[in-house]
Amino acid sequence: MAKIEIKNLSRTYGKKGSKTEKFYALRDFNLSIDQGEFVTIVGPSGCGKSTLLDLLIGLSRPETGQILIDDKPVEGPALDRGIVLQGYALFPWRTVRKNVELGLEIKGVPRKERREISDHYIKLVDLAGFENHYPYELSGGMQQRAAIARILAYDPDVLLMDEPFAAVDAQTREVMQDELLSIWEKTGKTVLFVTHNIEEAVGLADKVAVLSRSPGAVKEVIDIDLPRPRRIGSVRNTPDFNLLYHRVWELLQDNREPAGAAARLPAESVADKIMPDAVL
Ligand SMILES: Nc1ncnc2c1ncn2[C@@H]1O[C@H](COP(=O)(O)OP(=O)(O)OP(=O)(O)O)[C@@H](O)[C@H]1O
Repeated sequence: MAKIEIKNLSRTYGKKGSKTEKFYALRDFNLSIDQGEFVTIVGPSGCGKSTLLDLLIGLSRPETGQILIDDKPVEGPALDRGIVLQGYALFPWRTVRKNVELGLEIKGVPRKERREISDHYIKLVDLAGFENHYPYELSGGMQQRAAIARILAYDPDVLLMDEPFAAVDAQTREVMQDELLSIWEKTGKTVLFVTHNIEEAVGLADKVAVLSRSPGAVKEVIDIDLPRPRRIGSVRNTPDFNLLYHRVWELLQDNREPAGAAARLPAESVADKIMPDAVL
């Protein structure tokens, strides 16, 4: 049984300037993710990645189709899913420790236990010694690590990540990617990670789902059989990595109609298209 099963998912929005017309942001979207799998999603701008995450969190409902987690339909937000966004989303008036303990406070976990859990995750993301610092006292990378510790502390089964490292510089980004891989190896969470960066998508994942241009659907799922445990720096520039990178790049470049489209037209229209002025 898959951990996350996304089946024939479609989501529409009202068309700009029209009260009645709708357009599909996602259409017939299918994806299956196993327990403990790390899946990255790449796709052109506007292809529906944020719409998909909204549906996965349970903030909106699909037009058709469904999302199953552990075989149960997603019907709203729940603590089995944690989301890490690009902007860190830390509360500025709370220290690192108080930020990390937030979900535990909401859950009603007693103070002593909260302290033990926050200590564990603060150490895991390498922020020991910064427990009493406020977010403004930390670098962008450190804030993002605190945000990851906060999500891990309330122990969701599934981590949803929306371009979490897009706002940090290239060097910090690589450190964060490796730290995320190391945390994932230790915790065995199921991860769905959205990115615009092909290197990141290939370097982190077990599978890359490449989406088509709007309306978003899965164009191809590419298995990433690079060795584990993995660090981005040690796989980047290997021939296998380059092949996979190129495959994803090619799929993203290919924004034309799929090759089969002409074949689905009736025979006479194909002839019209190929030889509109031909005298037979
Ligand atoms: N609330 C909304 N109302 C109307 N249209 C919307 C709404 N949210 C998103 N859209 C449209 O749906 C499509 C998909 O948007 P979405 O933000 O999910 O794409 P995305 O892949 O996350 O984009 P990007 O890569 O630029 O972040 C876009 O055409 C967008 O303009």
